[in-house]
Amino acid sequence: MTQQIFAHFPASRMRRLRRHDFSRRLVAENKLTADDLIYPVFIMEGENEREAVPSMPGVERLTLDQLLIEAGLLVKYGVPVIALFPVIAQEKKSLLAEEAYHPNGLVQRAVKALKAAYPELGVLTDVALDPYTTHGQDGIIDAEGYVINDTTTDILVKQALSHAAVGADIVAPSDMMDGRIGAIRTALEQNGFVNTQIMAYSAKYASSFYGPFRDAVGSSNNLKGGNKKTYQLDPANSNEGLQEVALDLQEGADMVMVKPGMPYLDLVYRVKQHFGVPTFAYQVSGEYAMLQAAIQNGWLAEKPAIMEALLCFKRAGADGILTYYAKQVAQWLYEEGHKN
Ligand SMILES: NCC(=O)CCC(=O)O
Ligand SMILES: [Mg+2]
Repeated sequence: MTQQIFAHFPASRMRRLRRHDFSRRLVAENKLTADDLIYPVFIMEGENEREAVPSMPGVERLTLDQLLIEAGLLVKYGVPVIALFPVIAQEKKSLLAEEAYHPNGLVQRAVKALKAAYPELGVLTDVALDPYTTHGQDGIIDAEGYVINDTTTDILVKQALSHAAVGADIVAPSDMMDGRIGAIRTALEQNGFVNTQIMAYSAKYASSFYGPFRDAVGSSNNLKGGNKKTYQLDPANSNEGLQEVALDLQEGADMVMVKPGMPYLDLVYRVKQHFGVPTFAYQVSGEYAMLQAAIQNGWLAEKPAIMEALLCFKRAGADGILTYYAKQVAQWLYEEGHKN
């Protein structure tokens, strides 16, 4: 369609390529696909049960039989990786977190069951002690409650080995102890797990956006209002995040992560620009809760808001996103792909 001709016209009409769907698609710089997604799942003991997590509407804790049903859907929709987060019974928690490396613990059994049923689905395990300690901190504490770095690392090594032994594809240390990536990598190599991948929670911030996650795994009561500021990063800092990434890469991480996600996209961008390595971001429970609250109130449109939030991680430089929306988004993409 022609329009009226004016004497003055812009030298560049940026809107020209936005005019049609075909050209918008043609020039799109980033695209979100199921391949970009990692699905975090909360697992618990029991049989044939699902428990809603009130502060994360739409998220449930699953017994292992239900976990396998979810895993089947992830495979169908093309999600490459599932991440496991256990709910540990109070009586199994301890000061030394021994349950973390029980060869037949909840996580270890879940990994075995998943790898037996769906060998093609990547399984990521969280390496940290917070589900296993009576105080909800990620490590072993001294009399003052300070998390002791090297003592904690020794236990993290045992935990990571116990995950590798049952077939975990990716171990993901989320504890923020110094030197733990090197210690875990050395132990994996020395025990023959040369191809176990490490995704390091490298720039993990002491964030208030983890609240709903702590409700989900039941560690918030244990934590009793405590915080993790002596080991997780200060939200004020960005260069320090780069230094953490540099160390984890030197120590043997294959992939690095920034966490939380949306308020920290500057870090995602800087990490990707600076190191050019596989870079991930975690859209954490508080981000999920915010979006869900607005969606449930009718204040945000569900699908467009979720898709945009996740696409923007890609624009910032993330190769992939850990998100509680992974299954839903992959299902939407799958259905779009099968429409015609
Ligand atoms: N280590 C895993 C987490 O702490 C997840 C946090 C969240 O989703 O809030
Ligand atoms: Mg570090």
